[in-house]
Amino acid sequence: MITLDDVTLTFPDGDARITAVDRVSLTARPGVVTGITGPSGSGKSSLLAVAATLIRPDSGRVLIDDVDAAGLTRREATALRRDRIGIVFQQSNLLPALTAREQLLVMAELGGRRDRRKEVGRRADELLDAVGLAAHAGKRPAQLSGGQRQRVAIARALVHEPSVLLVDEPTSALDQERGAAIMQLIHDLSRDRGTATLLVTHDLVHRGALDELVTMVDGRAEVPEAARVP
Ligand SMILES: Nc1ncnc2c1ncn2[C@@H]1O[C@H](COP(=O)(O)OP(=O)(O)OP(=O)(O)O)[C@@H](O)[C@H]1O
Repeated sequence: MITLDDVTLTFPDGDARITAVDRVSLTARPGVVTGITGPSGSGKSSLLAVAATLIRPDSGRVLIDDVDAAGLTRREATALRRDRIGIVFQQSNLLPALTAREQLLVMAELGGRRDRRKEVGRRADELLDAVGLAAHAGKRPAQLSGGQRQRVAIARALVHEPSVLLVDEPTSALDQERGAAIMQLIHDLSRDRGTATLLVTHDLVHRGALDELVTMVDGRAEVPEAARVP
């Protein structure tokens, strides 16, 4: 579960500051996909970066499973991100030299948890199967289609069984049909694994795969009842 509580984020803009996120409060609950939409420049990516604890907001709180990210040291925040947050970017950002399965395994190495390597291997196989890539586990990114690469990126983001999944425009590099399949996959994985998912999308052609929809305009968010902070 992730809660953003009265979050404001500004950036320097000449002598002044621009408010990218303006007092936004929202909750994404386990198993639910919350879409964040709005025009270009409305603050969607900024909000996601704050949710990912990659940028510290000027004010407000980010709670990941009730842990207040603002109260953590940089090292603790890194550990929190690694253990509890999965991130999928617009481009799949896979490592060219590694096979699909290795992309997942390398996460275990990066986390320095060698003792759990066997378990991660088992989970990698299970996840590749869940995203429909069991037969492609040994392929490198260049041998995979755009949609398949995005599936690997989704599986990789879930390999540590995060409670929060953050997804930025996952369909931007895909045609509509493949985009729809990716959105449905994210929806089903979030529901089945109880992941609280925030998904940024600028177009609503895949609205059906979103459980809730937050609309941003000029940094402010219109939040439906179900996604409000209790
Ligand atoms: N690093 C930065 N430095 C200064 N201003 C920034 C920075 N990042 C974003 N902004 C500004 O903050 C506002 C929100 O930008 P943001 O990228 O979050 O919007 P967005 O809704 O994700 O847009 P898009 O759909 O085009 O990706 C914009 O006015 C943008 O120019």
